[in-house]
Amino acid sequence: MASSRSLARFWEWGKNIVCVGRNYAEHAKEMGNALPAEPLFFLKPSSAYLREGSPILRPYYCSDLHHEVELGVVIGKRTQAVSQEAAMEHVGGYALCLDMTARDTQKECKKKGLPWTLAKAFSTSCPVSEFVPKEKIPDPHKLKIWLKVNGQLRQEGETSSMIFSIPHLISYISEIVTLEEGDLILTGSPSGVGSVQEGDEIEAGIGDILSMRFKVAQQTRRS
Ligand SMILES: CC(=O)CC(=O)C(=O)O
Ligand SMILES: [Mg+2]
Repeated sequence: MASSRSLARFWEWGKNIVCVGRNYAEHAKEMGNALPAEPLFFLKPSSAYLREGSPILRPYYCSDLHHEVELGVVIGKRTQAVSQEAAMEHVGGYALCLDMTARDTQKECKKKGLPWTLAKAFSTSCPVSEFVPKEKIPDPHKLKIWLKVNGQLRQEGETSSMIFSIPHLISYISEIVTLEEGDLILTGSPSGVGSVQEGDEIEAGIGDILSMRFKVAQQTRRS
């Protein structure tokens, strides 16, 4: 049944955030990771969403907070074990996303064989742009995504460089996790990820289609 809610405010729906990792060869290389044979993915809670006007909070336990700019795919209808051929029919639109990462924590998690929840799923770890309906982006594999910190370009990637295409990701993920209308898939970060400090300003965009800005602040602990 069609929903009466508008996909244009998908971040208010409380649905799944599925993040793909190591989907750009240059980024896998800069992190010292082998190229994946199959898509790698993990989840963020919907409370990780952040909209412009509120700051990204560096978690109290993190001393190396990294930016990762990623193209987001917003699912338009329930998707279970869809073929690659039919996958794009399930896309409702796109958004620009940041997969904010507590890199030092992630390194510790990797060393100890622990899940990445502390590194990837903290509150404010998923800043998102406005929703872009799919009709406005005829080919999502022909986009430039970019990110600046305090006006300096840090990341610039072409979505054509993804290892696994968007239909491949949707098909693969939907055979494991049923995707629902309003779910968001972050398609992985290009190279150039790096640290941000309290007071920094991140600006990121999809070509000249859209841009967004976020300030970085420090999480304060309850006393
Ligand atoms: C190394 C990572 O943190 C994986 C990831 O999120 C990516 O975008 O790649
Ligand atoms: Mg990422």
